[in-house]
Amino acid sequence: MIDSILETRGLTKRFGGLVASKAISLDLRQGEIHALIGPNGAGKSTLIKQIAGGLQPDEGSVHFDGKDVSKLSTAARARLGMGRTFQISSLAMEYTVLQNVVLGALGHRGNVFWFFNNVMKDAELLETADAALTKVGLEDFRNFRASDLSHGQRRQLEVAVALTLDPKAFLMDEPMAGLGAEGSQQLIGFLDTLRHQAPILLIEHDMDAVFSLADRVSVLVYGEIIATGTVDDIRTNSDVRNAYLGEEGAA
Ligand SMILES: Nc1ncnc2c1ncn2[C@@H]1O[C@H](COP(=O)(O)OP(=O)(O)OP(=O)(O)O)[C@@H](O)[C@H]1O
Repeated sequence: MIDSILETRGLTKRFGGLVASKAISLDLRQGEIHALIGPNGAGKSTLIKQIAGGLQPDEGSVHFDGKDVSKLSTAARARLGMGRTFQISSLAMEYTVLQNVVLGALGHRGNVFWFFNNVMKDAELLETADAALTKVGLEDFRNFRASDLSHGQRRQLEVAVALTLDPKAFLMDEPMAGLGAEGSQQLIGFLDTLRHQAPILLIEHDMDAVFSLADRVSVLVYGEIIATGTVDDIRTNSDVRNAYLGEEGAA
């Protein structure tokens, strides 16, 4: 039996007459990066919102770690281990790297009535935060302000914040966006190792990143998955090339 941490079954979402998700069934398996690609407006964000809990499907269900989570809130899904990253605005830019992670860990405890100064003396919280920073390779930057980090390092910091929730899987929405060539290469290397900590469902337009990272790729076109397979399967699939990749994927 295939060991899937996340599974969608027949997810369908309509906006008036537009069917943004058409009976989408996909899964995320332990240890893998499963990339979701498709042209603008194909329905990638709509799908990830339904998985994360921000949008209710009209039909279908979402299963996570063996449970039907379809009716749970975003916060409840996060507590079960669904780690969503790269909402960059969630970082407090004027705070240090360490403070950002402590705030994330505090959210995990569900206690929002702490005074910040006290929090920064809490040994258990600091230990959790330091462990997360070490895992993402930012331990030497703990006293830097978030605003002083490069774009790529901010993404690593987002992952560190997510790690304080002990995620069993990551949902990532365009992590490469806005990174230069060097930043992209660094983040590719980072995600490559992160998959062993928790598998990643990756929405990404950067085909170099997708083709170098993904164990499997699903292609979404007009709300429908037209193919799922390995990078080689997808590159050579004539339907995919006609609908999306064109000559770009043939390189
Ligand atoms: N709240 C909404 N109300 C009405 N239509 C919507 C809503 N959200 C998305 N859509 C429509 O659903 C379709 C899918 O949009 P979605 O943002 O999921 O695509 P996407 O693949 O993420 O696109 P992009 O790559 O540009 O981010 C689009 O036609 C979009 O206009």
